[in-house]
Amino acid sequence: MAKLKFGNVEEEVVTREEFPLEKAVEVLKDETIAILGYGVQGPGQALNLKDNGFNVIVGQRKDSKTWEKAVADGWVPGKDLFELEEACERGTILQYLLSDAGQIALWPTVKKHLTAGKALYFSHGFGVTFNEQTGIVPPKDVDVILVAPKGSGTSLRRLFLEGKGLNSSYAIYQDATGRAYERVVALGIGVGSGYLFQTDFKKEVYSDLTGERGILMGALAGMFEAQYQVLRENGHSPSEAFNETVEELTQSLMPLVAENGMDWMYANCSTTAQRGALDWRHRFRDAALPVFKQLYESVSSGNEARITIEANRQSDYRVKLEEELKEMRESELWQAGATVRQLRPERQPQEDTVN
Ligand SMILES: NC(=O)C1=CN([C@@H]2O[C@H](COP(=O)(O)OP(=O)(O)OC[C@H]3O[C@@H](n4cnc5c(N)ncnc54)[C@H](O)[C@@H]3O)[C@@H](O)[C@H]2O)C=CC1
Ligand SMILES: CC(=O)[C@](C)(O)C(=O)O
Ligand SMILES: [Mg+2]
Ligand SMILES: [Mg+2]
Repeated sequence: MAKLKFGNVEEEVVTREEFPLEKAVEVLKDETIAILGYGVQGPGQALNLKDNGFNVIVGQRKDSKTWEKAVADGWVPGKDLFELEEACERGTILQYLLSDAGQIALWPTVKKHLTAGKALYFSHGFGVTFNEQTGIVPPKDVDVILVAPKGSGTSLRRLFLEGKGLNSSYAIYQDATGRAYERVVALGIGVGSGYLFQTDFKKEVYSDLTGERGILMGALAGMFEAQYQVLRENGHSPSEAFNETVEELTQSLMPLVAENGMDWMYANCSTTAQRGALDWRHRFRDAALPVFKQLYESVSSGNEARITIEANRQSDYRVKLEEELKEMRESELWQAGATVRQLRPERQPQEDTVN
């Protein structure tokens, strides 16, 4: 494993250089990898593994939209696409990629087919960490491993097709065969990770739930709404308020942060912006800190897991979700966004060229 410095802290990471794809294929050549669930992570991981030369089958409920999606993606019923239970039976590595709540419902079936020496793979530490609530307690004679891509399954596939990769964390919860390490790393490389950093199931789920409720999704949406509201209350037009809140961030400034870090983005802005942002940064951090502390507490106490499981259990979960997303979509902020996006030069209809 390569030792790399992250600030002053040294961590061990697995890179593709030391664990190339050929080695990964060799390690798993006698395995059948069963991807259970074909939602968001399922397709990304299954297609990347297949294109990378692994033996992959997909398990999905028949007569569902995602079964049809799997067929449309080239999986063939009876050949490499099966009902969930049949895939559990055929697979030697079961990649449990149902929604975290769906995993609770299917657990008795999966458990039945976890015979000695198989591996149970997760992309989230949720089911195992919160097992008092989920009931997911794997048998002792199977490997229990995790590869969690740090991004959407959609990005995992897109980046793979562009010849790039997403970073993933990996963890071993149980090593029954002595092969858990080589299995998990081979799978991590196989699903298209750039590099793999080590964690454990609990740390993975605590950090992931904090991140998505925090800056990645929850805090991001909340901060957008707050700034947009203040600009609007002070008489700024929707397009001005949207441009100064979202469009400039996603189109101009975040790509600079992604490329070379925050200081580099700052260095490429005006001296006026630099002075103000360097001052206000402290106030925003101080205002947000107590909320982030509450959030972490709500995650680590199991409260967030409870809320999630309870919400997902409702039969009208999808209907209610769609209502909430519709409300967001139809808010003035995001309606303004729809118009602003249409006006991006690359989305404008091409003018007819005159000879
Ligand atoms: N969405 C993402 O990009 C990411 C997801 N993850 C993790 O990956 C795992 C899979 O997540 P997603 O792909 O988002 O899942 P999802 O919500 O898209 O659902 C996946 C599949 O579960 C099936 N399903 C749901 N309930 C079921 C039930 N009761 N019985 C049978 N099938 C059922 C659905 O038909 C669907 O095919 C989760 O552990 C999640 O936390 C990790 C990183 C990112
Ligand atoms: C995409 C991802 O990694 C998230 C936000 O944590 C998730 O979808 O659960
Ligand atoms: Mg998550
Ligand atoms: Mg995540």
